[in-house]
This record gives sequence, C-alpha cells and structure tokens, in this order.
Amino acid sequence: MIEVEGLVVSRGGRRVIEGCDFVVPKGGILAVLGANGVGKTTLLMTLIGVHRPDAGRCTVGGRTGYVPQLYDVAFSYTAMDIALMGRARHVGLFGAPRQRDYAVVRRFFALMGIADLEERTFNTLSGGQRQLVMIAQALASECEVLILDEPCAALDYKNQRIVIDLLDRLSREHDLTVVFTTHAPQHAVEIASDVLLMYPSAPPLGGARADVLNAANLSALYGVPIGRADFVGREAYTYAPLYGHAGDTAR
Ligand SMILES: Nc1ncnc2c1ncn2[C@@H]1O[C@H](COP(=O)(O)OP(=O)(O)OP(=O)(O)O)[C@@H](O)[C@H]1O
Repeated sequence: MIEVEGLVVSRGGRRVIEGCDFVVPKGGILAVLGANGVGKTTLLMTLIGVHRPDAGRCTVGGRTGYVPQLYDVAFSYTAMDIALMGRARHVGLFGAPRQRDYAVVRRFFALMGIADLEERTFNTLSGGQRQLVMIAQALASECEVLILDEPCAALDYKNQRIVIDLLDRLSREHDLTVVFTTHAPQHAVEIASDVLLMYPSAPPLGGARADVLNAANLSALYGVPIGRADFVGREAYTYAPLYGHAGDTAR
C-alpha cells in the first residue's frame, strides 16, 4: 500500500510537486501521466526515498523494487548478472547466487520472452532489451511494491503488451502494488486501478481510473485535443492530427 499526503517536492530550488495526495491499495496499479518535465520521475524518486519532500508525508508499505528510465553499467555484465542483482537481498552481502536465484531470474526472462539474451553483454543490448532486463531484475527481487519509470518507453508493441500484461497478472495473482509513469494513456486504460494526472501549474488530480481518465482531462493535461474512441469494443484515446497526411490531399 502507498499513501501520499500533502506532498511538496522541489528540484534545483523550484517547486516541482505541490499538494499531491493519493492512495494506492495493496495490489493496486497507479498510472502517472503528465507532460515532459512535469515531475513524474521526481515523484517516483521521492517514493523510493531518493528525494526528500519539503513537506507532506509519503509512506510505501513493503519491499520496493525500482526500474529506472535509462540504465547503463560501467562493466561488462551479462543480462543474467544484471538481473541477478535483483536477488541481492536473498543472496546476502558475501554470498553467491544459488540455483533458486537463477531459476527465479530465468522464470521472468521466459515470461518476458528474453531467455535468449541471458548470456549477452548488457551494454550491447538495445534500449528496449535493456528495459526488459531491468524489469526482470526488479521482479526477481520478489518485491511487494514495484515502481517503474516509463517501463514501455523503448518497447515495440508486442513487448509493451508483454510488460503491461505481466504487471496486470502480478498485481492480480500476487497482490503486487505497482506505480508506473507513461506517456501512453492506453496503458492506464488497460491495467490501472488508479490514475494520477500531473499538471505543470495545478495540483495533481488523482483517483479511480474511471473517474479521472477521460478525454477532457487528457486534453487539458497535454494541451492538445484528445478524443475518445472505441477500439475493438474497448475504451481508447487518441490525439487529433495537426495536419492531414500529404497523401490525403488532392493533387
Ligand atoms: N537534477 C536536477 N536539478 C534541477 N532540476 C531538475 C533536475 N532534475 C530534474 N529537474 C527538473 O525538475 C522538473 C521535473 O523533472 P522530472 O524528471 O521529474 O520530469 P518528468 O515528468 O519525469 O519528465 P519526462 O516525462 O520528460 O521524463 C523538470 O522541470 C526538470 O527540469
């Protein structure tokens, strides 16, 4: 469970988050949406204790895993080495990973369709492949709360599906509490129980997905007209194109 009350956070001497309140129940999924630079990463870093709030309260109940937006490592670790780092609290400070640790990582690699990357050097993987390995690392920690910064940003449609479905499944079957940021409202439509909309000059708006996620709020959030459509019988959002495609005009 996560409880945030009256949260105020500054970066570089400037207030970035002001008056943020929300609750995510155990097993809930919160999607955080907002324009570039509005403070989504700042909020996540505050949840995991990296940034200190100027005011307010922020309680995260349970072992927490974090998946950053971008990740590079200094040494030639393999994808397996990187994912095994998620097992640190199970392995202990001077211990070596055991059979079970490998088995846990391999289970998530298989679920995410990246079993073939196990022996590859992490830094030679594509951005999307690295993102999948980092998510496997966090899941391998067997955390109770998982916080992910744009987990699908570098992923193709199929891999977005895999990650979004996996988060949904883990929250349903293992009561995993999830917070993720995204620039794709569709990810919120698909799995979020709760949504937090972060505005540049107004307090964030949070609540149950059905109450908060709608075309009017999304249009105000991004400053472009966003419409609701139904896509194969499901709620979907899309922004209106600014210009017609060149091929649409009469020649
Ligand atoms: N190290 C820093 N020092 C000063 N200001 C910072 C620092 N890091 C971020 N900021 C500022 O804090 C604000 C919030 O940044 P943050 O990274 O939280 O935004 P975001 O919503 O995650 O953006 P994006 O969608 O582009 O990832 C921005 O205005 C940014 O310029």
